[in-house]
Amino acid sequence: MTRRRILVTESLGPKGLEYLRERAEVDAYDLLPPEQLPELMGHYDAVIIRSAHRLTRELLANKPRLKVVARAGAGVDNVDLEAATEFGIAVINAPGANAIAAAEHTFALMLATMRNVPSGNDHVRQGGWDRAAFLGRELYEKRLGIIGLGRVGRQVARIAHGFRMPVAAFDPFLATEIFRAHDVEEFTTLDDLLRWAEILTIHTPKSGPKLGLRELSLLPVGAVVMNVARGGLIDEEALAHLLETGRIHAAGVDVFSHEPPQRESPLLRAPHVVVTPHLGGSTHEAMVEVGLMTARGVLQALENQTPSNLVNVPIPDLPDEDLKALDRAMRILGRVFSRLNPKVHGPLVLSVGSSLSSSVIPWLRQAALAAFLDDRLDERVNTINALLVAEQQGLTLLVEESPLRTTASIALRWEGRPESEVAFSIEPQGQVVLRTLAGIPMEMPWPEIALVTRHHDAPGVVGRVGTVVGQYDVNIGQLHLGRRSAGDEAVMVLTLDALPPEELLSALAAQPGIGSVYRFSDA
Ligand SMILES: NC(=O)c1ccc[n+]([C@@H]2O[C@H](COP(=O)([O-])OP(=O)(O)OC[C@H]3O[C@@H](n4cnc5c(N)ncnc54)[C@H](O)[C@@H]3O)[C@@H](O)[C@H]2O)c1
Ligand SMILES: O=C(O)[C@H](O)COP(=O)(O)O
Repeated sequence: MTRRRILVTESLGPKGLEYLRERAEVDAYDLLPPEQLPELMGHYDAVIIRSAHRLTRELLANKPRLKVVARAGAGVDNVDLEAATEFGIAVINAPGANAIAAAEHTFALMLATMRNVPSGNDHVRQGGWDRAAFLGRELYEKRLGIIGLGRVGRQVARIAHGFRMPVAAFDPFLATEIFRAHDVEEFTTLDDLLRWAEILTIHTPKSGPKLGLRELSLLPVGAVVMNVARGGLIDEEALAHLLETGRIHAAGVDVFSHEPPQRESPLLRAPHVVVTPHLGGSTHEAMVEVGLMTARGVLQALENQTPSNLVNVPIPDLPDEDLKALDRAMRILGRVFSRLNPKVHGPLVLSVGSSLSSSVIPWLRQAALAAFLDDRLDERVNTINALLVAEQQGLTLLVEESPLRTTASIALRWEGRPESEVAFSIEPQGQVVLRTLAGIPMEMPWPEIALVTRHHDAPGVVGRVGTVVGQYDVNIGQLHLGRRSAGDEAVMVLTLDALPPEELLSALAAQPGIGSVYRFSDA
């Protein structure tokens, strides 16, 4: 197998790079000039970026080799997620891995503005000693308003409690328990939070609320504003204007609507602003965490596993081992069902046993469609683009949560055609067990290599199958039989020790009584 090739366009933590290099061929740059990216993208299985590059639809299109793109960091706003999903490209990020770094940087900026650190520093270096000119303000007991109580927002709240700051937040997507758990007062409207906060800090994705002149004017006179989230969340002109008038006392800004900001950016001219060049996530510690989380996720995705940091697929909240077993079961189910049912008959029904939690269903739906469609289409179909491809193919999948199936079982059938059903169960040790084949009850652990026949239940068939397989020097490990009724349609599943060649399948299909022959392999 050709070794996987991974492109790293911007500096990645050394441990992450090492992890990648042990497992793949890696070309890593401290900063790849963005204009070189279009030419390189198509030659790699995975591309890892940070904030200096944008992965647009144009860059992602027509890249048959490219399976995974990763944002080594939190915000994926520089990746066209819709396009990646459409092209079946997995998108990975490193959620939370730099949250402590970003929260601490928020306080670095907060303290720097409140205590005039940068201007005091410049003053002394220029020979000054005017202590009165740099009278500061304390964080102690100042009301801190957080917009977005996610991974970074919660770390900010934790640190703020140490400064004895009353903390409140606005985050309409979170349950009240989360606010309580972090000892943060919940505000249900943004305007109320703005009226309350003496220090305001925003920690939402780029899609979060935009703070313009109206919103910023709601803050108490002399408020302080922080943006360590994303440029554009706070209107730079409006903030600069309110700083000029003294309505807002100071601001700490790490992110800009254009990075780097243009020299004439109003914020760079406004008073009492401390700026940094997008340093929120840039600590040695965060680089290690982000690098490793990204590297692991990329390799898992390249190995067709489902990493928990996959952005464009709903990830079931299951332990890794359970997810792995379920993933294998879904691949086998979709493929076996597709082979035994080449013709489409109306909607597909995915029947899910009651011991599988409902939260897994969105993923099961995508995984079932992906395995079924990938088996029959030339294009790349995976859990990422399965829903889109199914829609294009006019294929509908209904999900039925079956109380009759008490185990962790999954089954596919055409609606109204029980004789088409294929079902598997996943046992506690992760074993995938065949339960139904073509509507016929079975019970056998599904092997890595399987040969399946649909045949007529008649004397001699099993013997003939054994003889033919033996003639091709392929060893049979196990043999399981099932039938609708005596003398009726029957199925046979052989566990083989080697992949049977095409000629073996043709030789079997030519035997009297044998209808169809299929081979399956995990590889
Ligand atoms: N400056 C840096 O270097 C740096 C480092 C890390 C993260 N970030 C950025 O910080 C931000 C927060 O990161 P995170 O890891 O905490 O993300 P997160 O997804 O864990 O948290 C974001 C929170 O914002 C909330 N939210 C979304 N839309 C909202 C809205 N309209 N109003 C209020 N709340 C809303 C979500 O419910 C969520 O709780 C992101 O933009 C991320 O890209 C920047
Ligand atoms: O989203 C993030 O993680 C931060 O913005 C960090 O960006 P960076 O990787 O370019 O430092």
